[in-house]
Amino acid sequence: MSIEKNTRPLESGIYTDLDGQLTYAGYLDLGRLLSAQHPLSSPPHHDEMLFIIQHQTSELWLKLLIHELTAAIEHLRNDRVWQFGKVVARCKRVLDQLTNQWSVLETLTPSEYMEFREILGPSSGFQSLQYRQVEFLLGNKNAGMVKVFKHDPGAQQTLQSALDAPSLYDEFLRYLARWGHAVPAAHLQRDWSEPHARNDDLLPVFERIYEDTNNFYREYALCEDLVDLETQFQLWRYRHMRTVMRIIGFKRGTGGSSGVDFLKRALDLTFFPELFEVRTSIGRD
Ligand code: HEM
Ligand SMILES: N[C@@H](CC(=O)c1ccccc1NC=O)C(=O)O
Repeated sequence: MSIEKNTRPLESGIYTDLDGQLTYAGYLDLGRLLSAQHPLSSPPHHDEMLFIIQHQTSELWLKLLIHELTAAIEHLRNDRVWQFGKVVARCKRVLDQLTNQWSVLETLTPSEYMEFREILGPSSGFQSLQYRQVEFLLGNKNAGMVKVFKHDPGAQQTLQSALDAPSLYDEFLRYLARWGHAVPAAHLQRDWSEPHARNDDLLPVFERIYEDTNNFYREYALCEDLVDLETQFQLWRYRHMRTVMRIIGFKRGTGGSSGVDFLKRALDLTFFPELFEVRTSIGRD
């Protein structure tokens, strides 16, 4: 019997004549996907493949994240709270993947990286269009980033549209206003290309929700979803900064920045400031 030979026989129903049919490789366009790794080091450096694939897989997850965050914003705009929760749950898991993936790149030592770093020229993750779109969707708007894409008008247009559109938090504040919460008018119609400006007047809105969670359970759950998203996103930033620190120390970045110091400063940014501040103020007399 095959079990004794430690093999699994094919079943007779399994398709083996796939000429002209939709196949795995065809559906997934694997011919293109798996021939898109082009190491530049010469002679080829063993670890450049890791470097390329780490970035390419990150870009694929970022693509899904943009897809899901865009849907999340659209659900919120249309008061589809349950659907919003489903999509955001997926975003959190995608961010988990992106964050945990740093452990693969952390196996690259400084000595190995230095052997091929020079081939990267001025290229840098700083120029990732999809990463910048995610930052803008979450609300970290920065008009200055658009000029980084001057060399690519299509990319520049995509980023400009993301800059000009309301972010997740903007749509959330509009949602709260529609459902009777006292969101100041300045947050309901404004120049969306600016980042959200922290506002004391929003604190009572969130205090009311967090102090009466039975009544406002929908709003409360949405708030906690946003807190999860920001926390998870910060973990990605932190792991990136620590990975960079262990691989290039305090060297300048290939993109022209100061390196680790520049990445550390991103950790002080916040998408949803009032959602963290409300935690300080609730429960006080
Ligand atoms: C050896 C590995 C890596 C090193 C040494 C490194 C280093 C750096 C440095 C120094 C910067 C600052 C900009 C600059 O001057 O270049 C940066 C930015 C960035 N990197 Fe990396 N990086 C690495 C891997 C990755 C990976 C795998 C990704 C995944 C896509 C990534 C995405 C980014 C992004 C999105 C930024 C912009 C961050 C921001 O604007 O706050 N990096 N990286
Ligand atoms: N900024 C990195 C280079 C780097 O990591 C990189 C280069 C090209 C494409 C993506 C990259 N990833 C993140 O910045 C460095 O300074 O070594």
